[in-house]
Amino acid sequence: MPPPAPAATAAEPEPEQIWQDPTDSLLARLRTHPGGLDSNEVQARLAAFGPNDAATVKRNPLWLQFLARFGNPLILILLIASAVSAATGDVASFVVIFCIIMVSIIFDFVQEVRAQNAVEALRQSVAVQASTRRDGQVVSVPLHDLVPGDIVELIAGDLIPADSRLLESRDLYINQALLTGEPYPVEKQAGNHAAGADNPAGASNAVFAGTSVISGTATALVCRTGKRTALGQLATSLAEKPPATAFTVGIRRFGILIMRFTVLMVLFVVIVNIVFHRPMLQSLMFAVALAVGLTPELLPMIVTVTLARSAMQMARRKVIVKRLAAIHDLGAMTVLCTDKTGTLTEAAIRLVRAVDGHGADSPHAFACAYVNSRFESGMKSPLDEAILAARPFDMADFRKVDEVPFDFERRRVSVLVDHGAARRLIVKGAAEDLLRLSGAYQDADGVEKPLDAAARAAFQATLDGLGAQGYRVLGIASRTVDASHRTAMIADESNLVFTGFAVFLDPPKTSAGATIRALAQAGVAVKVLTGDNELVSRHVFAEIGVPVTGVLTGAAIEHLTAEALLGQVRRVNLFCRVNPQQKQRVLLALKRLGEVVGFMGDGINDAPALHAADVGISVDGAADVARAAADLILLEHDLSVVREAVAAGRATVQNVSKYVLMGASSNFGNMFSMAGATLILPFLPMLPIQVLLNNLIYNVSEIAIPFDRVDPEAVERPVKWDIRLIERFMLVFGPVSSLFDFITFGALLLLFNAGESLFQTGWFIESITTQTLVVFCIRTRRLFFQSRPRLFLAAMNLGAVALAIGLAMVSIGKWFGFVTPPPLFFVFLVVATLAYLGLVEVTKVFFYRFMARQQ
Ligand SMILES: Nc1ncnc2c1ncn2[C@@H]1O[C@H](COP(=O)(O)OP(=O)(O)OP(=O)(O)O)[C@@H](O)[C@H]1O
Ligand SMILES: [Mg+2]
Repeated sequence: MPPPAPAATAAEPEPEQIWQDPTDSLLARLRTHPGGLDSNEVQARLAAFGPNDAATVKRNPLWLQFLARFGNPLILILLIASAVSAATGDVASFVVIFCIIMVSIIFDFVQEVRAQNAVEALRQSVAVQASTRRDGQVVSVPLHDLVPGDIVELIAGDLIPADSRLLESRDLYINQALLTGEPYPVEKQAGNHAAGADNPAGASNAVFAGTSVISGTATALVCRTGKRTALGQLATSLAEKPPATAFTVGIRRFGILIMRFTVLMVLFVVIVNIVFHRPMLQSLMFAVALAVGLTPELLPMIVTVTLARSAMQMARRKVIVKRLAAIHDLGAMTVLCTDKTGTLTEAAIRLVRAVDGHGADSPHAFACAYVNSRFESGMKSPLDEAILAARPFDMADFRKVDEVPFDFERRRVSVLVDHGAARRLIVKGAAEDLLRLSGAYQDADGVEKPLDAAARAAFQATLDGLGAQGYRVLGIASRTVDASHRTAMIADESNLVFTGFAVFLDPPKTSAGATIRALAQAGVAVKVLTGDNELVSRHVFAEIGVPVTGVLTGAAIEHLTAEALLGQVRRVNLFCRVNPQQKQRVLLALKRLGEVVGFMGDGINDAPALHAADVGISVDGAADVARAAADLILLEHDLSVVREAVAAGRATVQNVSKYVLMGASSNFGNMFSMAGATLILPFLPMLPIQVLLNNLIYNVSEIAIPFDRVDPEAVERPVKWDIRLIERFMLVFGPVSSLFDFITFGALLLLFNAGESLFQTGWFIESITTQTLVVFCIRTRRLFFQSRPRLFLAAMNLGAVALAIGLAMVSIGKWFGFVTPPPLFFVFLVVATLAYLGLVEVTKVFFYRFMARQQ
């Protein structure tokens, strides 16, 4: 069949063409028009260009992922070894080994793929969407489904989905901090002439992936998607992978630790066998089988499945996990930083009054506030919505000329309007700043007077009084400008005439106080980082019954050196009037102090902090930039949801560490004994095939661990991945397990006069029994009978023991070289196992009392 003709899809334009070519020729080159593409064409382009995703690597098709598992060096050695044994005529053993390999690979593969798919589905459910014109209609599609030639509509708060050329724009301001580091919004305008196109993000008629709309609206033509965007270039060159978290590093270190032992042990076995002139092939196979038995090859799968399962559970409790490893960070979190609105308050904001500087009701102040809110084209804040909802106001006489959009550095927004013959700039924003910028004031009747020291003091007192009563306040001011003045600028926001205050009420969330105390009890300190002022924030703290342990304002932070800030952040729990960069600074300082820091926020201003946090938490209704930066999305904006998620995160990590501790103790001990046994015995302590079978049964029994119950005290404090603890655990419990193995050896040889087959059978049974049953001790720090395991876990492990014994009793067992042991052996088995578990329990008590102290 000939390959499909590539002619159907267009070529992506070169970067410069995005801003230099006239729009018409760009549209023609991309074979599109302002009405958008049709769905067939979109499918074709998706196939040709790939998904619009700058960061993530394309996943291989399933069959390739499956085949890749055979590239695992251990599997390879094993396959070769079994092929060699087939070549020497031992076909039966070749077949059995091959089957075992297949079963474990398929099992591992299916589990992992299922987990990944489930998590992907969750992630999709909260994916950021873009408004796109397709088949002549505006539809919402996930960002990664956009293709070159798509037409997107942009509004304030949107993330720019791809490098695009503006077709239309109105008062469009873009935050390009991610590309240029510039925190202030940049104005962009549709047009054929690109100003400032000398740096990648400079072009004034193009917008770039990774930046976001601060205010205004636009229609844009998607030109370059995915890795070919300016951001994609950065992403591929700078950060191939997300930075490793403590958890992934810990898991990797554990793998390396085990690997070292494996190599040593395999070398040891091979050398011993060479020295004693044992059959080469069998010894080699045995060594390989040992290596397989020791390798925690299921670890990645167990980790993924445990985390995925936890993600599904959290989804039921209204928390969507976007980044799986964040679950661990959540469990380890020691400080949670959060914004105020919606977390400590109900976010049900109501305008209660509009007053002049002296606190008297002022219809004039309300009118100004209303006009400002109606005309500003940024993302309407809840404050704007409260003003517009307060009462109707006739805007017929007003016409908008221009605006200076809101940003979190200035904390104000200005609109330039014509009212009758007069042209005025109306400013609304942080009240104390507007007072500072004003030189005169209007009283309630609109009469202008100079703002002298006495008036200033009186106004400040009004403001403080309102704040102390818990009202949120915006200042309103204005000034007349000349009719020739056609664009508004930041510089115009001076010499203002102060008009009054808009007074809002946002009732505190009464439940927040209890949740914060509960979090503190659980080892998570809560700190509030807000753009609002100190008095209002203090009032909220008082209302919810949480003491303020220290306050820092944005202005104070500005004057602190990095070191001085480090000294303060632990004590302070209220940061007010902080801008987005300061939020981020506080977060980074906490991280430098070794805290695991979470950040919860929903605004454009929270995005930098969400990026910097170990766990970024946002809510479903948040600005796109915030949702895109977050690791977790709450479907319900409430701290108590976070508290539950923290507990779930801790339980998850505890379950992963159960698996690791199992591997580090009994599994390790068994393999260790096996190596030792080769020294004393004239034959192999277990046939290679039996070692593999042993490993398979053990691994299958382990899959119940992610589903296990966790003791309440194990999730009381933050749970950190502690590799030193694991190392110590291994050195203590490995030998305990080996001790019993050697007792078994002795019993088999001396008591039962075992020959080769009986010895191997007996030890196979003992090894499975001790290796699996010890999970009941290791899964808890309590005495084993004080903590009830999940039924599934008990069933899987008891089932494994039954299977091992059953195999030795039935005729199929002969395939694996088993013989039926004498009845007395089972008496010994019961006694030895009980003694072993008893010793583990005693050792456990001592271990956790004396050796597990965290430094
Ligand atoms: N729509 C608006 N118009 C004018 N000024 C505004 C507007 N929204 C916010 N501001 C000013 O900017 C300040 C910071 O904004 P905001 O309170 O939303 O910050 P924040 O850090 O998100 O606060 P929070 O912690 O309450 O979510 C406000 O206190 C106010 O002074
Ligand atoms: Mg906010």
